[in-house]
Amino acid sequence: MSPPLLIVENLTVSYPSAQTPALSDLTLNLQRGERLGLIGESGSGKSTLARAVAGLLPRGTSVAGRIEWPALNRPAEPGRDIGFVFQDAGASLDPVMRVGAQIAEVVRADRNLSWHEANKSALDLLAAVSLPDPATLARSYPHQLSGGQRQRVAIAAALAGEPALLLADEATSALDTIVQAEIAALLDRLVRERNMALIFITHDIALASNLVSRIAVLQDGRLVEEGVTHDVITRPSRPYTRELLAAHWELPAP
Ligand SMILES: Nc1ncnc2c1ncn2[C@@H]1O[C@H](COP(=O)(O)OP(=O)(O)OP(=O)(O)O)[C@@H](O)[C@H]1O
Repeated sequence: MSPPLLIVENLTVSYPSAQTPALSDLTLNLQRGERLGLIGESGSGKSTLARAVAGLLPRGTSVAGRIEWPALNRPAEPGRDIGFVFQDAGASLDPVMRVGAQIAEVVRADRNLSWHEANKSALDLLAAVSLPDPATLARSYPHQLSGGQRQRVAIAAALAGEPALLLADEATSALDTIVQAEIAALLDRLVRERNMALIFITHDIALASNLVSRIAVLQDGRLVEEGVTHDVITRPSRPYTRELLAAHWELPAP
């Protein structure tokens, strides 16, 4: 069996001046191409885990434990090995730069290409995220796009470095239900086509259940349950998971 993409072992993270750790003794691994959902109530440590994996914890945060990338044989480079998509795509785009140029700039930085090649790659990426007429869209500014279109642009930028892992932190939460489903379907297609691993952080268990093969449940910074999506959803072993599921009455049968 090939080595895991990511190993997180006994990870404990404490923010400066916080009374209790945001993550405690958390162990988890991820295979290449695997899709993992991270669920848990607000403040349970989901984003902290994503930030720790991406090396984006604020200065002064104390970190104990191991984060390793056996399949890469070296530490992961954020941006290149890990792509990020956050809730507020608008905030991650430069308002005064045309979207094509923004993506081309990320491509150039991550893949060391000429401007000509990077511009061509940017158009390919805009097409890959199913944006119609990429050439026209590339000349638009972020404010000229809808929220769903901006999120597609953010996903295109996240793909620019051809990452092995896509980290989506509440990537669909700010969108209306139909657009959420479209973006989830897009992520599903992209991770399969590009054999990327996915960590999908969400409050929407129903949405996650259609997208991920494994679910990890966080409570107060601890991993309290982990398993195959179908098993966690149909036979949760912990009362906390049952409560989370019960709160999602609209959950379709997986
Ligand atoms: N920069 C920070 N400094 C101090 N404490 C923080 C910081 N960021 C998060 N925390 C605290 O760490 C804990 C975990 O927060 P985190 O954002 O990881 O949870 P979450 O599950 O992602 O929550 P949400 O679903 O609301 O985004 C919370 O108690 C939070 O208040």
